Amino acid sequence: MSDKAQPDEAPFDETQSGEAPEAEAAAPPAEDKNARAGIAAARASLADVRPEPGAPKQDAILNATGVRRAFGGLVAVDVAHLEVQRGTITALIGPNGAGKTTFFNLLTGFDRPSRGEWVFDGRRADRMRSYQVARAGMVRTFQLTKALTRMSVMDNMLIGAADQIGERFWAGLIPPLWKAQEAANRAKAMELLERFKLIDKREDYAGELSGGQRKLLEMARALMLDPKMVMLDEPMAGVNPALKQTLLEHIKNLREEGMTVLFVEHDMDMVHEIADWVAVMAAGQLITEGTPDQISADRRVIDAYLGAHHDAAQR
Ligand SMILES: Nc1ncnc2c1ncn2[C@@H]1O[C@H](COP(=O)(O)OP(=O)(O)OP(=O)(O)O)[C@@H](O)[C@H]1O
Repeated sequence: MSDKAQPDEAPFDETQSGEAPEAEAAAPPAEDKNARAGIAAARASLADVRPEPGAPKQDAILNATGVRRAFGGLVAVDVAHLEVQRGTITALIGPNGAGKTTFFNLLTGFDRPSRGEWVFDGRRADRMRSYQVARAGMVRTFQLTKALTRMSVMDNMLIGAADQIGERFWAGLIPPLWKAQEAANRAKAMELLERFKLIDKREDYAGELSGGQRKLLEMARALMLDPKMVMLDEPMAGVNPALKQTLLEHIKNLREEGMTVLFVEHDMDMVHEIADWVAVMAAGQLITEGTPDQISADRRVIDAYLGAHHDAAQR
């Protein structure tokens, strides 16, 4: 996913970070019985869904209709309908410029649609601001900005909680409330840093982390908000192969804990490994949906990636 449609985020220059080795991030526990049950439940919930764009789901946590975003004459997003099944890992794929970033920004309140409406977990969300979306339970990861790399790992976690939710006015005025909240946030941050094997790095500058450790921190920050749905921004970009497996396990764990995951990714191996369902965008539209196997065999997807002109009327 590109940074261009994330107005608050400056792209981070990897060359100035002083990359740290990836070795310290140990893999989370191997897949256990619970994990297998989680996968089985997710796949079963999608078993009867037809592989076609806009296919209805039995329990959609996100239900979007007629979402359109034009920049001048360019229609970046024109998604007729999309439902995301609760408790699954869904990949959003498509060639460069397909509109994935823009669609993500719209859903999470970081951009405004030209038109369209969507319901998240039973609530209309298309008019919400980004912090309201986060408070409702849909939380996205962000690449660490330059400013964040100059803060400690712990401070990143603490402002991860404050940032997206928006500081509560009254809590700010009443010190005991604020202090209790801060203590709770700190305890939660410690727990998450432990889980993501970043606890020993908590006082280090985030800029000293390796590319993969930064991705772990981005995910840990998002979990500060106890999300129901996690939106991941190219979770594997810039991550070395040794840490990829660790990240994959962490993402699977989100599903085992009952969260829904929607992620944008170019790495098809990763999509095959963890996605229960795949939605494909091309030229702003949702051109198809299906299981990873169905998608890999779909001519429209192959054509879109090969750069063939996609004519929606031919579907
Ligand atoms: N703020 C903007 N102003 C003008 N055009 C934009 C803006 N943001 C995105 N676009 C255009 O909208 C289209 C969709 O871009 P978007 O970044 O959403 O695609 P993408 O699928 O995420 O691509 P990539 O995989 O390369 O990140 C592109 O043609 C892009 O140039």
